[in-house]
Amino acid sequence: MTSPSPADLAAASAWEAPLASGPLDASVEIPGSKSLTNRLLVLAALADGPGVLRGALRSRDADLMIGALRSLGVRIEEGDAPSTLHVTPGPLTGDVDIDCGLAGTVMRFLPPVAALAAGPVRFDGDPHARVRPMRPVLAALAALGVEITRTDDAGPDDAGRAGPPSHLPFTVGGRGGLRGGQVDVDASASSQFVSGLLLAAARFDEGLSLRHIGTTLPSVPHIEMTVATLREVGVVVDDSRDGIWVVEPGPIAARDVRVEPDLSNAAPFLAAALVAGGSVSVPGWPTTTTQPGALVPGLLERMGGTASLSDGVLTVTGDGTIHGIDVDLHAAGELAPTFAALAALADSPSRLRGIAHLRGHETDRLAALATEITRLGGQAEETRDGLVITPRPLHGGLWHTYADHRMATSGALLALATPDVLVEDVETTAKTLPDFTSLWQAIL
Ligand SMILES: O=C(O)C1=C[C@@H](OP(=O)(O)O)[C@@H](O)[C@H](O)C1
Ligand SMILES: C=C(OP(=O)(O)O)C(=O)O
Repeated sequence: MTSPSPADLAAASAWEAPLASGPLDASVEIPGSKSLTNRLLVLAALADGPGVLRGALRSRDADLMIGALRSLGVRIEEGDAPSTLHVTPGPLTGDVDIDCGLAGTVMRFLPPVAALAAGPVRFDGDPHARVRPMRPVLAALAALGVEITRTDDAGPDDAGRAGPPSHLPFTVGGRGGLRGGQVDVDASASSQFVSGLLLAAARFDEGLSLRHIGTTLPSVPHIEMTVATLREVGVVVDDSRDGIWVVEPGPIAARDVRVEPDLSNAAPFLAAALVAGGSVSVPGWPTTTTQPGALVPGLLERMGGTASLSDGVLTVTGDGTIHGIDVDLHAAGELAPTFAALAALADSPSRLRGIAHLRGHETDRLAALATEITRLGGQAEETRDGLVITPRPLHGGLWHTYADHRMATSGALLALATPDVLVEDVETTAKTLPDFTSLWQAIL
């Protein structure tokens, strides 16, 4: 008997993604925003007293943040529900290990916090995390006087190069405080380099004046989210000059806050209304938000759906037609996998632009989307900064996910209109949405 090949094994354990049997009429409650939960956890951990998060996300990324902050000496306890978190700050302890998993928010937001800890803080993560860009935030900390050391041999990007490492793993030499001051950061590969430094900056003796020196800046709404959450806890931030943020030193106020639903996680559910026809509603949709997912209703309308917001419920309706789109997603790159899947099912070609930085996300998302759409019979080509997708009839097959939660949800979206699609490692959705498959099944 021959033993099964790795491909056979992957297919055998893959999820048989459901085909839509007719128009939808569904409402889905989306758990808390990953980006807000992890920012609010960091700010609560650095605050001047105990605080509470309500409606917080509980997923792998959020739990990695909780675990990391606990190991740094912060008390975090569940209240009446797992999504209610009581956070009691304490002196930040050193000589600890932090597992970042594959969470960009953990690996980029916590090194500046670690600089405030009383001793070394060792960072590592998943194999896929070890190729995600880190150097700009570490170089900024080094320029501010923090000792950053590599904890393994130099990777290919660092061979023969002086200075801080480009990737995990590394150690931040916490000294119990940081003077702060002025620093230049090239954030063209990720807005999280800016957000991470700003989140801890009020706790630096002199605050921080941060200047972005790259040619492009992705995910600006996420930086605006950082500035907004800082202001909500009483931190003074001047963002009046393009590409420059000045954070005054001062206390971070403890708060009792409610976290908005994750609008980027809502995207594939709302998009399902265009694929299957019918309506999908998401309650708790904020009237104003800094989440880039706020763009989802307008983009779905451009592709042929209708969207309405009434009493905090966002409803998207489709009739099964999907038009191609030419869109710059520089500000909202995390939406690209959902829109790439929709584009593969559209009635005309699409172009997704401004998303070169997706090559440094959970996986190289441009390569992954082009490869997997092509594998199912579609046509998708990488450009310098995005994808060109030309719809073709799709067929079933194994959709690979590359440890990327949004690849998994995009596979599910394509499968609604394509029989026999198997999504490999659908459990990877636990990064931000552990109940994905049951929530998905429930809208059908
Ligand atoms: O700050 C944040 O919470 C995020 C910023 C963005 O990162 P990039 O700027 O690296 O795209 C986004 O894609 C990510 O999902 C979450
Ligand atoms: C890019 C993403 O995640 P991360 O926070 O790990 O960067 C994402 O969720 O699409």
